[in-house]
Amino acid sequence: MGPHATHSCKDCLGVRIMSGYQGGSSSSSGLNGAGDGEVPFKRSKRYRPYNRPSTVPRNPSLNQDQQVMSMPWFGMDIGGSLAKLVYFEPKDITPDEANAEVETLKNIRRYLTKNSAYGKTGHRDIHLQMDNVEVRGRKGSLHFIRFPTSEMGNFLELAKSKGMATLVTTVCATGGGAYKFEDAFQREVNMNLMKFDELDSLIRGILYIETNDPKECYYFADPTSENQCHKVPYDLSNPYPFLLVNIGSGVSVLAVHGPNTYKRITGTSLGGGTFLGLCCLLTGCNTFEEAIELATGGDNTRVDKLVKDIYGGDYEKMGLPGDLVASSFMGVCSFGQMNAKDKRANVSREDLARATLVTITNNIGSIARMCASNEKINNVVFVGNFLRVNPISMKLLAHAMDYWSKGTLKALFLEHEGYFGAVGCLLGFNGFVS
Ligand SMILES: Nc1ncnc2c1ncn2[C@@H]1O[C@H](COP(=O)(O)OP(=O)(O)OP(=O)(O)O)[C@@H](O)[C@H]1O
Ligand SMILES: CC(C)(CO)[C@@H](O)C(=O)NCCC(=O)O
Repeated sequence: MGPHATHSCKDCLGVRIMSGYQGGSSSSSGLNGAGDGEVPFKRSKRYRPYNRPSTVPRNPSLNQDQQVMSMPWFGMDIGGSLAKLVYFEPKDITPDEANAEVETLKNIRRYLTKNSAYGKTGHRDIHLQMDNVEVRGRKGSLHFIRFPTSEMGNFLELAKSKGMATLVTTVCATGGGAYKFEDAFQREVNMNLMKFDELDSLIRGILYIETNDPKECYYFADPTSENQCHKVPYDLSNPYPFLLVNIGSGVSVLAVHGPNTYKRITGTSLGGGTFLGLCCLLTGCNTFEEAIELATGGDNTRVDKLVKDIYGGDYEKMGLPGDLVASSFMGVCSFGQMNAKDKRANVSREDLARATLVTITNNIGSIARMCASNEKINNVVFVGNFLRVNPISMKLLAHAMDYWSKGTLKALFLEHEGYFGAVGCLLGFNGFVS
């Protein structure tokens, strides 16, 4: 397979976008991608050892494998709402490599690692940066960058202006955008996308980050108590089986039994995209951050119909407390008070934002609980950018899992929330090509 060919080997589990700059270095330590501290994923049938990655640009004298497998290392997950870019910055560059590296590459590295904002809408999540990690035998730092997928045109412009088109030939990609934007990448920046499955990448990324950071996973103790609620680290080193609930634009629910063994049980179209869309419609807000801020100051019980609004108290026979939002778990009527004109007149934007957030979150919690119960799995790991800056939903999910399972189910959360697909993508390409 040439560097310009599209890779979509179904045996090669892992990548959502990883970039291989065409390397000009002849340095070849003969490092084998297998066993470099990576999660052991299934391999394709044909094995080709990959070179020690270089940080130097295109050299037409290199063979195809050398070109595809060299530095720099990006993992990119292009989702329905957000594009996530993970950049591995090697910190163990040898003097030879440093000498051979062209200015363009040095500039790109400097640009990515010295800034925290890119254009108007790109952000680097500095607090998530991981230092001194090993990726395919190299030591370095992982940087986490995101921008709205709707800004892809501007991202490609920026990449072009930084000289990417002269350096990169193959970028490994995951997420729906890897398909949708494939032609644009080729046309605008001369990049070919090496496409990998998004759910394979998600799991690979989770396992890698969890292994590298003992504080990655946590749960909420006393989730309903304003004063007592606190995060507690959770050891996920023996994770199986676990239910994985990925809350992106839409929601996927997976039962994971091993690094290569999982099934997508179900999904729901009522996810983070629904929350943001509805919230913008109902409140006139424009960003996710604004929507969460509004929800923080709101009260959903002024919008929803509670069990006590229907029963005048608890529905004792069925064990439903009066304060329960009837619609939230029983599917009765979210926004149940909003048919009344006088009630509508008295709700604030904040209340509407809160009600939207609670409705979407509880629906996801309810689906997760049913899936966990059907699959007989107790640990439920919630990920996805819907949980970004969103403690309301995390605490609600924590409480819902605990309450409705009578303490059997545990809701777990991960610090890198929405970046696992991009990380799995970066790790996925390990020198095995079809
Ligand atoms: N800055 C932001 N801009 C837009 N949405 C955000 C932002 N921060 C968090 N979100 C939330 O995260 C959701 C997207 O999450 P994520 O990036 O995990 O999914 P995605 O990959 O875009 O979607 P999918 O996997 O369904 O294609 C949005 O729908 C929104 O609810
Ligand atoms: C389509 C994907 C997988 C894209 O990431 C995601 O948005 C999703 O799982 N949506 C829910 C689709 C469903 O209703 O099952």
